[in-house]
Amino acid sequence: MSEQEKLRPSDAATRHLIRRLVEEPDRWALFLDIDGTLIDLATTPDAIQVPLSLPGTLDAVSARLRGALALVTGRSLPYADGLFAPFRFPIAGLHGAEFRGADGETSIVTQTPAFTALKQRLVEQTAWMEGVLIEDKGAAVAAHYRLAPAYDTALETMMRHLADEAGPDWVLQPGKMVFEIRPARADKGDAVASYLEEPAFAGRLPITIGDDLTDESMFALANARGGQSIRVGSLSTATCALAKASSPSAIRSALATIATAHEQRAASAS
Ligand SMILES: O=P(O)(O)OC[C@H]1O[C@H](O[C@H]2O[C@H](CO)[C@@H](O)[C@H](O)[C@H]2O)[C@H](O)[C@@H](O)[C@@H]1O
Ligand SMILES: [Mg+2]
Repeated sequence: MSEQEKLRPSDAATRHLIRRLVEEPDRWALFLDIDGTLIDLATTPDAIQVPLSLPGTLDAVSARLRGALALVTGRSLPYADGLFAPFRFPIAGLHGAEFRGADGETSIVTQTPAFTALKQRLVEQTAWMEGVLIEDKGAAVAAHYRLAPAYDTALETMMRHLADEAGPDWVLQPGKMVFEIRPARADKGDAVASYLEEPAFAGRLPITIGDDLTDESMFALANARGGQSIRVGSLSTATCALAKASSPSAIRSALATIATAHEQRAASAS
């Protein structure tokens, strides 16, 4: 089945979004989460599959919005870049703590020796938890239990203690089958607010699309600025997002439609 066919009746908000973006490309700025929004979830962090056409589609949508598109992710910035090579989109990584603007200027968080030691302790303390996977992201660390759901509570307690120990510069970030310790200096809402001050994004209304707890801060920001927010996934999940979408494939389908509309308009104008 092609991506174009995957919009369901519950994707009415997404259809509406396509129309708005096609008809008013100078009015909106688009902020996209990666895992669970652009890309289907997988059993482990490195098992994700980026559909071949996705990087080019994002580039075409970005061109349509005159560069007002950014990726806002829990992944590290270099990892996220690798997923969409050869393109280099504006990206906020580590849930908003790392930031590369539209002009390419980048701010990265350096890990302290104490945080490096804490990550090593986490690896040691979880060694007995078969199936628990530790993802080292530099100035953040994720403990995944998708392959070991029985360790949910034990892992949360351990991560809570370690986050307290890390001090006020780090916070615990729960997510889908994961507990993370991330830099406290900015969340995804702060990252979207920073983008909206950049020339490529300024004066536009934000549309934020995500699938998880970490995305709630950017939904709230978009709502407060008169924009739009869409949470991908189950219709019953509590969220402050104004609308829901059924799946990452529905989002990819919407983006492909916007990209194609752009190409069709460009062809008919020439
Ligand atoms: O903000 P995002 O771009 O959605 O990133 C959030 C986290 O995504 C990744 O973990 C999640 O996806 C994995 C791959 O599908 C899945 O195995 C895991 O259970 C999910 O929690 C990533 O590994 C994290 O670093 C991101 O923070
Ligand atoms: Mg996500």
